[in-house]
Amino acid sequence: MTADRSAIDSAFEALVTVRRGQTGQILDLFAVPDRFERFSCAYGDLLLDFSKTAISQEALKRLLDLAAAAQVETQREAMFAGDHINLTEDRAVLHTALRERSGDPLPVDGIDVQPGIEETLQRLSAFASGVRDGRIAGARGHAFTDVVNIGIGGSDLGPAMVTGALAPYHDGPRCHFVSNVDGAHIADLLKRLDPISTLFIVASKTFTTVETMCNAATARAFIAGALGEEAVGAHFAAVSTARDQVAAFGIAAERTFGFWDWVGGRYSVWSAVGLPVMIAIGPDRFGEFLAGAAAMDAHFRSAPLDQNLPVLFALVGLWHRNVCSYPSRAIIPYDQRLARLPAYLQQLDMESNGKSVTRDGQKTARATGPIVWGEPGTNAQHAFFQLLHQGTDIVPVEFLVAAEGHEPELRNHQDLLVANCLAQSEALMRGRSLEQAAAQLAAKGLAEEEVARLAPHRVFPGDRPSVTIAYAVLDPFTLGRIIALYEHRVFVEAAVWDINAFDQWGVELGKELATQFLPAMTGAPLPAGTSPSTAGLLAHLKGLAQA
Ligand SMILES: O=P(O)(O)OC[C@H]1O[C@H](O)[C@H](O)[C@@H](O)[C@@H]1O
Repeated sequence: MTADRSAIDSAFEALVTVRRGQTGQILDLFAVPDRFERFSCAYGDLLLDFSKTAISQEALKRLLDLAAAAQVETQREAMFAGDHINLTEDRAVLHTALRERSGDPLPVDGIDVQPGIEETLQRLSAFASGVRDGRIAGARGHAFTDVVNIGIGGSDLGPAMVTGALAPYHDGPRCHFVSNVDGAHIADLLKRLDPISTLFIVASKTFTTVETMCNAATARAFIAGALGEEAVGAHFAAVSTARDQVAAFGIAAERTFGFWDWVGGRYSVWSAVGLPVMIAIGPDRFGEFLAGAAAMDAHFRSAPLDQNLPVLFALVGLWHRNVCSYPSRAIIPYDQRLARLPAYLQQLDMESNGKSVTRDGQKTARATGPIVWGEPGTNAQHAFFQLLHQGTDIVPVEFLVAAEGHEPELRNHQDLLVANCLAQSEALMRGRSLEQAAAQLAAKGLAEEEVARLAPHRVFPGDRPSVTIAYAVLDPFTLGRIIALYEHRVFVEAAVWDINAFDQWGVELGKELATQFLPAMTGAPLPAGTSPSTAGLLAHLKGLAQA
């Protein structure tokens, strides 16, 4: 696929012209009485409100022209059809197939992938059910009370985030996640676990990732040391595309759950990588999670661009990144159980779209993926919202909020949560002028000079954009829809930027150097050409370690 660069450039130029011509503030755009209705889009109960941005009617029209110029629909169909759109790895990109349960054949390179997906799902369901009801037990016959997922990146963040998000649906064993190669991570967990009733799932697409292999070896020693070498098989399962490597580690084929090279790590929670989620909430609920994503896929594929949630969400992102030149976006879920969503989206978004060359290897014409960061509200309000409201950089915020919590007896908490979420987007947009600040202080009876001294500190510039994603309740179906919404948003942005969202060469150099540096930890010289800074740091650390 070759994008029509000049059409894209013209569409961006038109957008920049619109932006330059804007004189008023976001608030002024609400002079159009039905702005909220026109600048929000619903899919069932899931609403995307982008009316609190500076996108005017004219800007929206130009943004939709941009999507057309980038041939987003053609690119979208190429993905769903199984074309090798991951050009640098020569792979199809078909995580959507994992949640497509119609049973229709889906050929990839001439082979229907649906039977394999179905078979794996059946095996996963049988295994998860067996672990949940105790039919699959430890070497000494004890049911598993604790499941530890050992993985990193896409083999950790998806299941960890989803398991946390769906805590109200947990009726299986406790699930834990170990990712960091820092021994503190696994050590702190193992202290709390009884090997006799602990199952480890080693999740690694490649089964070569150093962190995961190191943690898996430590876990293996934990089981073998406590229960004997012969117990290891009963306490381990694996999720990987590399069956040979799994076998070499000593995990039996019937405990190994595969997936395919057309599932990227950060898009893999729908595959066998979701096994801990399935063990926690059960196969039926996991099916609802897949169904939610499938529903968003169907919407993305069929809705016209101007009523298409992922497309509109992406266009808002492009407006902020390329037209307004904002360097980052903050994800603020007013939903404590989505505490790991910002970290999950950091990988999804930044590993996908943190690129500087186009698909044909040319330098990109404009800025690509922004920095993604965030924390749950209301905690974030008491930490960094100061900068969001009064700092010198503008950060578009993405609020997520549910109408209902899972604790009806704590309705007062939910009311406070929702009121705070709405208040923050309103305050960011509305701001407070010097006159308003002064009037407020004067009303408190402060002397004139005190008012003049303090008022500038209480000014909020306002006119700061945000979008809000609102939904009924964070259930498995809705979580599936939300993640798929973000996945397709990343896809559309990449389509416009003409970059490959599905490779991640940027993680390689650091890994290579770590491999080269490792021998120096035990006395070998550092490789020639290592900088004096790194050599000095190593000498300092080794000096301290010996002290
Ligand atoms: O699943 P694995 O093969 O162990 O990979 C784990 C992670 O590490 C890599 O470095 C990539 O950056 C990630 O995209 C991947 O999810």
